[in-house]
Amino acid sequence: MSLQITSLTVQRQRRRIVEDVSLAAPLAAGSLTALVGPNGAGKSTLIHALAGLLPSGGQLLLDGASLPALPLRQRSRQVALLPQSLPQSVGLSPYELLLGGLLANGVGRREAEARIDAVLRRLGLLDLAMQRLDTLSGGQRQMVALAQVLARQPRLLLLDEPTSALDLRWQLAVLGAVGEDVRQRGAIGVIALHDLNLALRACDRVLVLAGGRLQADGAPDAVLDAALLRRVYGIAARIEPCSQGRPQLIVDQLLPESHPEALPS
Ligand SMILES: Nc1ncnc2c1ncn2[C@@H]1O[C@H](COP(=O)(O)OP(=O)(O)OP(=O)(O)O)[C@@H](O)[C@H]1O
Repeated sequence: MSLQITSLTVQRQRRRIVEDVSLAAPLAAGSLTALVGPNGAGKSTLIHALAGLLPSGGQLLLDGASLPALPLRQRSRQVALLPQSLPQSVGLSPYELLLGGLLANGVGRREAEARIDAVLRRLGLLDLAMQRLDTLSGGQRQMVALAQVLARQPRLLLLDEPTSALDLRWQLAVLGAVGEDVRQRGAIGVIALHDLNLALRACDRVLVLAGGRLQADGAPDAVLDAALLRRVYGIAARIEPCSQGRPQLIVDQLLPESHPEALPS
């Protein structure tokens, strides 16, 4: 399975937000790709276009078939998006929410129950399964939303800043669980992230977006070098191995004179 992106352009209110994004190599089955870049770079817009929620120009091929041309029902079976917004705080339990979603998508009850048990276990959410959503914290609701998306077992998993409400432990747990999920199922994961250390630690590939354009693409520890961090984020920073040998981003200072390429307009 693969996702090829060629000359992708996305407009919003007649403004080009994503410009001519092409990948030299398709996103591969069983891989997790981080989409990083400054605020306003176009990450959410790109992710929504991949999900088919925004019209786009260019070509998006999932296993050689045009993704936007897939009938809605087929696309919603294959592609799942976790948006930035937290799920509504309703009077259902996570278990009921997940079960209702899977049954509505045509998954049989036994299969649905098995998937829910597996995903709640994988995310460490079994203790919360029967609590009402409107009694959960923001971070706990974000985890439930992720569980809902994972339980659908999509071939293309799109996550827009899924760790924004999570503490350090859960950020690591979520990235670990998502990586394990896509690798085991041979799915493709794309995850918009601000934390470059999470990208370094948990992702196979990183796409750097700034000003709506692709600035770099490759292995995280190769791509995120001092020159790119200076140019794209306007910071003096470097990647160095930590005492355990893992690459780690160290920020030395903000560079007042230079300005990152993309700012929210
Ligand atoms: N609904 C919208 N209508 C018009 N323009 C929009 C809309 N949503 C976002 N934009 C514009 O598109 C640009 C990119 O926004 P987008 O949310 O894709 O960036 P991002 O990289 O995800 O940013 P952040 O890291 O801040 O979430 C911004 O200039 C923003 O103002």
